[in-house]
Parts: sequence; structure tokens; C-alpha cells
Amino acid sequence: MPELKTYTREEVKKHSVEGDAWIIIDAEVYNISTFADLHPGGAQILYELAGKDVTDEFYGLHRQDVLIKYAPRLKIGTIANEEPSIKIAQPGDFSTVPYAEPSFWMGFHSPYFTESHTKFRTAIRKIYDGIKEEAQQSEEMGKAPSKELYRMLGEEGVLASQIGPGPWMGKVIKKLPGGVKPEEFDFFHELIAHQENARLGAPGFCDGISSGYVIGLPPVFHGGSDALKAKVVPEVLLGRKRICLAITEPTTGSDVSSIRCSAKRTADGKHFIVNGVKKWITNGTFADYFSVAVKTEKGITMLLIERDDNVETKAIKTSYGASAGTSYITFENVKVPVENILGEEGKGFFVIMANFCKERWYICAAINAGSRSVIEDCFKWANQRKVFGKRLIDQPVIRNKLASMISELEAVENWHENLTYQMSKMSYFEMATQLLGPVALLKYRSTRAAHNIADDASQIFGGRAITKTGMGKNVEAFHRTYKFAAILGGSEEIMADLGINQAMRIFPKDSKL
Ligand code: HEM
Repeated sequence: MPELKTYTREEVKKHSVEGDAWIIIDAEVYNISTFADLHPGGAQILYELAGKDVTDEFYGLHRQDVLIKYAPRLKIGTIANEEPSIKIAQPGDFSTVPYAEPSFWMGFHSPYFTESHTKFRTAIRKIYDGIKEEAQQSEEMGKAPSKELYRMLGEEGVLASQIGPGPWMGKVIKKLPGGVKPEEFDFFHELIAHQENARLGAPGFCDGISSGYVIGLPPVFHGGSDALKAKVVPEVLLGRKRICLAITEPTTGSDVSSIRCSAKRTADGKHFIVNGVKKWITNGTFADYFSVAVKTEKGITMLLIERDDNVETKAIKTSYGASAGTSYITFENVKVPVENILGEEGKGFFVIMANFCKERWYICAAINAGSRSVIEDCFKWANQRKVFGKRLIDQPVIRNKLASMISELEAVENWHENLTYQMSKMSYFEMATQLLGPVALLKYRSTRAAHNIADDASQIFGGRAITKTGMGKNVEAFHRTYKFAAILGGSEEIMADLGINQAMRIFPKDSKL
């Protein structure tokens, strides 16, 4: 890093030629003499502006991340007696852009959140901000989260935070972000953990971290034997092993009852022999364990299968890249001990359905956080982008789009918080039955909102919304990937139908218009 000095604007002006070129960005001086030839936007454009204050030109074409990344190499000092006017985001910072944070962190009152949640959000955001660069690079290269990263997240209590409150808190998990005590950890902390994970701006990588164990581990701790739980739960929550949930098959999506993967008992009754295929299994390419829906002679059953040579996982190319480890899995004569049944044999459907409610609640947290990040980008862009001599925000049509995006998000997020409160008052099985319908409708509405937000955001960003790098990269990624939330864990159409069917179960027979 060059030694930092103070300069006058007159001094900077003298460095205005090829080979000796300085620029000013927000009262800070950058020597771009050797960088110019490497500049992705070309050298000439920089030489034309050398010696000048290029703050507006810079922020018109680059995200602030570019400056944060290059400043250690290029910054040589500051302008004497001037203060920067643009805030550089620091790891763990909360945004002050309207609606960029859930309302409690925008200064509003909440019946749900406390100081403990603020400590937690600050600390977990710092951890995730610290791996943002790695996440985004891995996303680009299709690399899964490394074992080292996974272990770090396990040891810091981040993985456990995304599983939520339960007997593992305190027993297995001693440390949580922000010094939150395991016994005070609640569903609102968990909600925050999912939201912060989704803010990484790398959808495939986010799911590479969490979409395996968050939905694959619950069948183990709700249905596994004590011995199985004692072995698998700490391994996964501390980041030493990875697990995923394998329900869907090439011919079976939301229609779980028609799965074909079979498990036949051996003659001595001690094992099952599993044969079949599973498709679109997130984290499957690198998972050590698989919570698998199979058909035994008694019906649909959940089984924990450990990876061995008879389990083959192949990567499926999806629209969000290979970091999520989305896979096609073949089980060929895999021998599984009967002790690995999760729940009761033939009662797997209930285990799956119970798990789905929490999975959908988690998907809502992630997609709503993604929508919020996109709204923040749109608000900032609309303020700094000038067209036809005006800022975008000065155009009523843009303000109208922002109003629509914000009101849709705030509505679903407030409903989400309400349902989270209901969860905190219910047992796992009450939650799975009483909240099945409301959570399905919330997921339906959250992904419809994401659809509209992705669409409006793309129109606001124009060409940048269809470009994988640069100002609109988050919008591009969101628009390309929000459909995962609208399809996985039950498609929008199934969610809407389920929500109304559940309501019909309690519809009063004596009620007439
Ligand atoms: C410290 C100074 C600068 C650094 C470190 C820098 C770095 C970069 C980087 C990394 C990109 C690729 C952006 C991406 O794809 O995300 C880029 C693109 C670009 N830069 Fe710079 N830049 C600097 C200053 C400037 C200035 C002063 C201008 C003048 C207007 C400029 C014009 C451009 C243009 C036109 C592009 C291409 C944008 C596009 O593809 O839409 N840059 N720059």
C-alpha cells in the first residue's frame, strides 16, 4: 500500500498525462499511471480525465466495491482540508438508504426484535461481509464453498444459527455470533441469519452454504434415533460434514407421493437396499449424507444414507451456477442399516411435509432479503444515474416503480415476522400443521413479489440489468435466479392451492353469505 499524503487540487492537476496520471475521487487521490493499461474500461478514457476530479464519472460507471478493492493499491492520499462526502461501506455496517433494512433497523419500533437481535445481525453481517469477495468469485467460477470456510462457519455458530433454536443450542453449540447466548436464541435470530446469508449477492454460493443442511438435517433431529442424532447433528452443525435433502426425482416434482426410489429389506431384516434416482438436489455434489425419500413395502419412508461407492452424484447445470452443488443422484444397490430410518417406516410423508413448512419459511426469508438488496441498489442507482439531464428518481415512472417494489416487499416481510412469532409459540408439529397453509401462501406471495421486483429493477437498470458485472450485477443475478424460490420447496401454483385447501379444512360448515 503506498504511503498516504495530502495534496492540493493544483498539485493533482500537474499529473495529467500518460505514465503520470492521478485522479480525484471524493477528496481522495489515486495514482492510475500503471493501472490505466489494465483498466477494464480502457486506458484512453482515464487519460482524458487525468488530473481532474472524476467522482461523478466514477460513480456513474462503477459500484463502490471497485473502489474498496482497488484503493489499497492505487490510493496515494487525500485533498488537503477536504472531507469525503460519500460513505464507504464497512463490514457489518447497516445501510441508511430508505427501506434497505427491515424496519426495526430503519428506526421503527418492533414487537419482536430486541437489542440481542441487533448484536446478532451486526456480528453475522460482519462475518458474511468478510467472505463476500470469496463468495462472488466462487460464484463466477462455479466453485462450491470450501471445506475450510464451512468449518469456520460451523465454529462461529453461523451454521447452527440457520437451523434455529433447539436442543443443540448449548449442548452442541456453545458460541453464536454477537455473543448471543445459545439459550436466548430464537426464531427471529434465525430469520436474521437467513437474511444475512442471502445478502452475499451470490445466490448459488449462498445455497451452497445453506440449502443442504438447513433442509436436510431437520429430518435427522426430528426423526433419527438418539445414536444417529448424537453422531450426525454435531458433525453437520460444526461444519465437519455436509448433508442434503433428496426428495425430488426426474419424474416427480411437487407431487411427492409418486416417488419411485425403492428400499427393499435384506433377508435378515437388518438393512435396506436402495435403488433409484433423485434430481435437482442442492448440495448433492459434495454432501456426505443424504436425507432421502424412498418407498419401502410400508410406503414412503425417510432414510439417512451415507455417501459410499454406490452413491453417484453428478452436477446439473442450472441458471445459478455450480456453487450450489445441484445434483443428479443415482443410488445403485446402496446398503443402508434399518437404524437409519428417520421417523417411522411408511410415515415419511409426514416427515417430509413437516419439514416443508420450515423450509418454505426459510425460502421466504432468503427471497425477501434478495428483494430488499435489489431495492437498495435501485434506490441508489435512481439517485445517481442521470438521463435526459435529470436523475432517474426525478422521473415519476421510476418513483412509481420504487413505490410498487417497496410496498410489495414490506407487506410480505411484515407477514413473515407475524408467522415467525406464531412459530415461537408452537411446537414443531403444531407449526407443521397449523402454519402449513399460511406459510404456503406467504411463499406464493413472496415469490410473486420477487417476480415483480426483479422485473421493475431490470427496467430501472436497463442494459446493466442483463450484464453479469458492473452496476447492475445484483439485479442481473436476482432476475436470473429468483425462480429457484418460486419452484423449489413447492411451486407457486402448488403453494396457492395448498394454502386454500388448508383454509378449507377449517372453513365453518354453518357459514353462509
Ligand atoms: C480508481 C479508478 C478506477 C478504477 C479502479 C476502475 C476500475 C474499473 C473496473 C474494475 C471496471 C470493470 C467494472 C465491472 O465490470 O464491474 C471498470 C469499468 C469501466 N470504467 Fe473504470 N475504474 C476507474 C476509474 C474510471 C474512470 C475515472 C472512468 C471514466 C469515466 C472509468 C470508466 C470506465 C468504463 C467506461 C468502464 C466500462 C463500464 C461498462 O462496461 O459499462 N473508470 N473500471
